[in-house]
Amino acid sequence: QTGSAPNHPSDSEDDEYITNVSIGTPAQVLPLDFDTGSSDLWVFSSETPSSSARGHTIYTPSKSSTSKKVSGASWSITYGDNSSSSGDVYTDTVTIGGFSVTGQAVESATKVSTQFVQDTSNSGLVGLALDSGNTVKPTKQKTWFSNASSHLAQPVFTADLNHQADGSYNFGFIDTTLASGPITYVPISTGNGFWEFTSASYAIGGGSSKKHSTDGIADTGTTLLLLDDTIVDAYYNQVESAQYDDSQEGYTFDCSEDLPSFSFAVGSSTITVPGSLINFAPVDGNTCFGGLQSDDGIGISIFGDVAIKAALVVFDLGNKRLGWAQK
Ligand SMILES: CC(C)C[C@H](NC(=O)C[C@H](O)[C@H](CC1CCCCC1)NC(=O)CC[C@H](O)[C@H](Cc1ccccc1)NC(=O)OC(C)(C)C)C(=O)O
Repeated sequence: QTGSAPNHPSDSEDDEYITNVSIGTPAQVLPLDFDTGSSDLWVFSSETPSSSARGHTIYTPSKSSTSKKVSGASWSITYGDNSSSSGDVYTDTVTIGGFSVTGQAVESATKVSTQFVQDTSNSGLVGLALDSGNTVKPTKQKTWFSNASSHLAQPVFTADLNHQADGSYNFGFIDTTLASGPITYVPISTGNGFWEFTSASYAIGGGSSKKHSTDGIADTGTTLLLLDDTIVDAYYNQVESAQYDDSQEGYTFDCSEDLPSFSFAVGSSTITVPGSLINFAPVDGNTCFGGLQSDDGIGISIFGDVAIKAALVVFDLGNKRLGWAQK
């Protein structure tokens, strides 16, 4: 069995990628942000204060004949950008791309932070990181993919994200026609609960490859490519008008610049992010914000959407490995 669901950018900047998900019986369809950087499936619901839920599609468990409350269960999550949400837990049937999981933990938000209230492009998240990151207490819940994997043709899913265009999340199969190059696999380390791997080198534009070990995660829920300062500084040294803009908290440059590409090693191959994807978005007038920024020394780097857009990424739970293929 397999599943295939389209995704689309949430806005003109590709800030997030949204996929419609069916929850309950009869189906309640919510636009959700698939996040390989966290492990909770949570939604705006009939339990979210109506002032906070305005503009969002909500899940109403009482209208679903297959919903069940998980008594005594609660959840609370804070993300890297300091947004947060919390609430209680139901189980219900959750269908993604035609594949249904029964008894999926659906975390209902009784509180959401301002950022979620204002971001009406999504009505919640589908966490697709490893089960260990789930925040439900007293009993951790499994992700949708974890529950699905034993019934899928293969215990894998792929992310195909595109700049200002539709893409797909495929479950149980790998559509290699989505890629232009071969898939190179690297092992993941599972200790932190992420799809975490090591990249041994990088190159800027047509430059020589520089040895630099990057410990990073493949994260569809992070917009940008966030790497060590040494790499980021070296990149923007090649961009004539680039400067670090304190107010924007990142490197900006003249929008008309022809940015160099950025390549990172995946095993013995490399993935090249075209300069056009690093010219991320205008901030004002003729100044643009970079899609490659610092990981702020948080101890881990993040291969977010700017990197994933350049590739077909295979999340292979069965073999505990990550596959990258140039697109
Ligand atoms: C709780 C843990 C188990 C897991 C947890 N994981 C993460 O924080 C990473 C995870 O991928 C989270 C998931 C995101 C949380 C906020 C909503 C959207 C999803 N990523 C994050 O926390 C990283 C935040 C994103 O990068 C934001 C997303 C965004 C975009 C537009 C508007 C609002 C928010 N982009 C964003 O800020 O883009 C700019 C810089 C261009 C404005 C952690 O590491 O703490």
